[in-house]
Amino acid sequence: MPKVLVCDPIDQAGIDILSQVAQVDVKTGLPVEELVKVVPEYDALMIRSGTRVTAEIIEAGVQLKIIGRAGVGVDNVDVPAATRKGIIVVNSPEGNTIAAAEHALALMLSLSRHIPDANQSVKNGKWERKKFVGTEVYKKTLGIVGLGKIGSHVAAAAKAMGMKLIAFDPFISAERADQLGCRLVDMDVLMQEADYITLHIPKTPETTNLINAKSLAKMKPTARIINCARGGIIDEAALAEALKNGQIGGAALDVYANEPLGESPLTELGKEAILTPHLGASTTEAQVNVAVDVAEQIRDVLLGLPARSAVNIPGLHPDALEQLRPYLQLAETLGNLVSQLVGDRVESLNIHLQGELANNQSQPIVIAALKGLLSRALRERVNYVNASIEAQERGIRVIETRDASIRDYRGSLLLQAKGPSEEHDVTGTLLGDGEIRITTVDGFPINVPPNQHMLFTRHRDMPGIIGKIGSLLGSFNVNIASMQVGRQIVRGDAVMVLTIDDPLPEGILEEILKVPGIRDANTVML
Ligand SMILES: NC(=O)C1=CN([C@@H]2O[C@H](COP(=O)(O)OP(=O)(O)OC[C@H]3O[C@@H](n4cnc5c(N)ncnc54)[C@H](O)[C@@H]3O)[C@@H](O)[C@H]2O)C=CC1
Ligand SMILES: O=C(O)CCC(=O)C(=O)O
Repeated sequence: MPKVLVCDPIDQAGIDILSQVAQVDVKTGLPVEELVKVVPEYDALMIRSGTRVTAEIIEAGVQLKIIGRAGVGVDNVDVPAATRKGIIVVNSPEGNTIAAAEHALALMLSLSRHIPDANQSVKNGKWERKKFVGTEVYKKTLGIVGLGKIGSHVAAAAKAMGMKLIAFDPFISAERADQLGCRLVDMDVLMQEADYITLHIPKTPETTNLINAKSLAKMKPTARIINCARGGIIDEAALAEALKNGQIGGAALDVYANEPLGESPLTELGKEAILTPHLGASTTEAQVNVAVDVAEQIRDVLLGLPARSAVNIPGLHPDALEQLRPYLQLAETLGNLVSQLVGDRVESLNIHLQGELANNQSQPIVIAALKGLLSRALRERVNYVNASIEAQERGIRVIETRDASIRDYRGSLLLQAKGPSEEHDVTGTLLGDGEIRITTVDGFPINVPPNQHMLFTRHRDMPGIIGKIGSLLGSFNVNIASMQVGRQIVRGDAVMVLTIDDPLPEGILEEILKVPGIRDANTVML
């Protein structure tokens, strides 16, 4: 039974799902050195933001197949290290959207009405109504940085509260912003015009310290900033300074460059700063959502099924994936087949998507073909996560073309592989019931289902040759399941494809090559 290690507190609903297929150990708060020690025995890790999955942990995870992040941000996982090792990283892109958006709104209103300090004051026995006079958000300008899932929800709610909306997001169209009632502006304008600024962007090299002393200086002295996205997007020292000097009106933070926050100039500030301990996703609903979402994906991957929200393999809508899955199997089979025909190292692979397949997203098909191509060399080490990197590192040139006008079949895939001394091509398609058919080999038409053991020959089309091969196989006690010849002209060049019940015994290939008229022979195992 596979083993899953849950490293952070996860809702029981997730653990129940994992327990259907795996032994689940919950060990929260393990230091890195402990994790490195225990990780070798686990097939999957499930984490929240509390655990940092470093390259060292990934290297030690010799059995790891999947790392599940019960949340959105995967910045606490060394994704490139996982990708390199073929480990799938999944997250829950939407499970906590509402929770994070509502927390940002709660922080905005708390800042406006000094709720945390007013609450503390009453609990201290005071009645300080004058001290806590607030401001309204109605008709104020909210500047949203990042109009993705959370930013959009914040926009809708803020609009309902009568706020004017401006946004900075270079990857969002003006039409989308318009739909949300937002005016797209550049970052400088947003910093200058907004009364409230809320951040909803990922932490990337580009967004690290996006809000710094220089940009804070552009804000109105009354303006307030909220960060419910990621620590490190705001330069905390510069922010503390701006708040201390009254250069800006206030700040509310849920996330920090280092978590837990510990000693920081931010903790010394008064009511102008509100700090929460990374609570954006901490609602009962969101915790069930993310735990179920990620646990289901871990369960599926452990059962050999694809994950719907893998961050390091091409993202496909589950419906699209369902539709494409038989073609992925086709691509993988053809990749494996053509690499065995080339025999040697493959230097280049041309992938032609034909017919209706040409209208599909090609990236998963290309990856599946590469996975098949490399499986001869890398066996189970190659998967959908690392196939592209492995191909790149081996210097395989990948060319992708598409032609929707080829209508021999509804959709077909042609792979042409070139090695230092040989080049071969194969075409395949799917029948109505989803069964794979190999329809050409080296340009010769055939119609053969792939089989575990196959023999391919190139020969001169002449009387007696098929009989000779049949007898030869019989003399080696090899049972032929099917035999087909593909030719373009009578008595010209031809291919023969045999499916056989057992692997070919040693020495038989040499005998086949001695048969007059046989030019080449390859065994293939699929
Ligand atoms: N505090 C918490 O507990 C939580 C925090 N988060 C964080 O919130 C952030 C946003 O999450 P989602 O809205 O789900 O992500 P999303 O991917 O739906 O949206 C992010 C948006 O940021 C934009 N963006 C990327 N780079 C940008 C840049 N340099 N400048 C401006 N815009 C840029 C993208 O175009 C996208 O529209 C993430 O960092 C996530 O980790 C998410 C959930 C809970
Ligand atoms: O796991 C958590 O509570 C944090 C959630 C979060 O930051 C995220 O989903 O990106």
